[in-house]
Amino acid sequence: MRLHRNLVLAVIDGLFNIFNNGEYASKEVEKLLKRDKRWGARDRAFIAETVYDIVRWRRLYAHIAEAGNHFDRPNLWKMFAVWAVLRGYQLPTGWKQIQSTPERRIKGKFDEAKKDRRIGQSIPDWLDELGVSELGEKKWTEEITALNQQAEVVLRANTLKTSRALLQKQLREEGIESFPLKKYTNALQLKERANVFTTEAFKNGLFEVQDASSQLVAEFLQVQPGMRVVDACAGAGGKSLHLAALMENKGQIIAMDIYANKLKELKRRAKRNGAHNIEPRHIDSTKVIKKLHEKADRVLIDAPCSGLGVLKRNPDAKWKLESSFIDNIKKTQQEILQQYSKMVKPGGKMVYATCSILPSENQEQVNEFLASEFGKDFTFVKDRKILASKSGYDGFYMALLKKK
Ligand SMILES: C[S@@+](CC[C@H](N)C(=O)[O-])C[C@H]1O[C@@H](n2cnc3c(N)ncnc32)[C@H](O)[C@@H]1O
Repeated sequence: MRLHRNLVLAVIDGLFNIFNNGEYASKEVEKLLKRDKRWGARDRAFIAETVYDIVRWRRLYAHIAEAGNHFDRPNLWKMFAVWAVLRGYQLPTGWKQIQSTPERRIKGKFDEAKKDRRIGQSIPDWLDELGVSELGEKKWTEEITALNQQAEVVLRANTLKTSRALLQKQLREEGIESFPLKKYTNALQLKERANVFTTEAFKNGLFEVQDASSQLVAEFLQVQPGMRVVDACAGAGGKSLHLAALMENKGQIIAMDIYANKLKELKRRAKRNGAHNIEPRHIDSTKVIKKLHEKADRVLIDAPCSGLGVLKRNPDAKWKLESSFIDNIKKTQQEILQQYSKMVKPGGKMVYATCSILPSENQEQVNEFLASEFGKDFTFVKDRKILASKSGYDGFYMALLKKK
């Protein structure tokens, strides 16, 4: 395998911005891929996967490269060289930035580093302590190991326009092989990573990219066509679109968020999906919620969270998250539960969900809510704690509550 200099330069630039300028890996990769129109699919895949890999294993590679916590260009080149050696690439002899790479010592240092979970699994000390205190040593080790694997690409067939079997056939005609996931009604997993966004099937709204665990949330809410459903933290609408499909476009989905720009994106996606019953509503004051008190058959709270269940796809969160952010987001989660639950009609149902694996963001929030003044009107029906290590997909939590 040969390394191409201009691709590696792009990787180094991307890493520099992610580690030093607070850029998100996803945004940075998107930007890098626009740099040279002549790059083909393989070049693009190299850039995207290498950037994500080095972000994911930052602490481990920095340790082996003796780069400390300092991500200037010389150190990023050293970390890149570690990545390349561990991946079995032949290091080019003429590249001065990596000329002094101690190739033979890298493998030994790698084996040694694997013995310390914080370095071997590449996580900050505080996050490791948190994981152990919340899940226990064994579960946390299994979980962080799973969360450090690259995410599979999973699609949700949009049943407003197609079926899973038809979608699989159409994708095959476009050169993309996939297979259905048995335990997930509408999920197709790609056999090999591919850019599905350029397919006709995508442009025609036949599917959305959505992790398998995430596809369980809308189903958990037990919606029926004709209901009034509030998706209270709708963001760009991943779950709203699924709800629209489950409701066969009948009834009303009020999709809310405190960020108007996310709802704009939701509108665009709804159009592509042929979802006509979604009404975006910007939460710009508490009145928006008050107006809907006791008006909804179903309320979905897909709460803002630490995102620790989705590290597979957002590995940079390991370096951007702070424990104070997690403390604050937990307060927001409880406030949202307290306030937004008031929108549920007597006899109606509510789902509280997160893409976190921490009990303190999940079942403990639900228990606190149920014990509170507003929560005593609700009964606990069931919950699901999805671990990445058990499911093979994202870590998620969902609880179904019923209003008396
Ligand atoms: C986990 S994300 C939602 C993802 C989305 N439901 C989907 O399936 O694509 C949580 C969302 O909650 C929003 N949010 C944060 N604080 C909120 C609040 N107080 N009220 C409503 N939404 C809020 C965030 O902007 C974010 O879009």
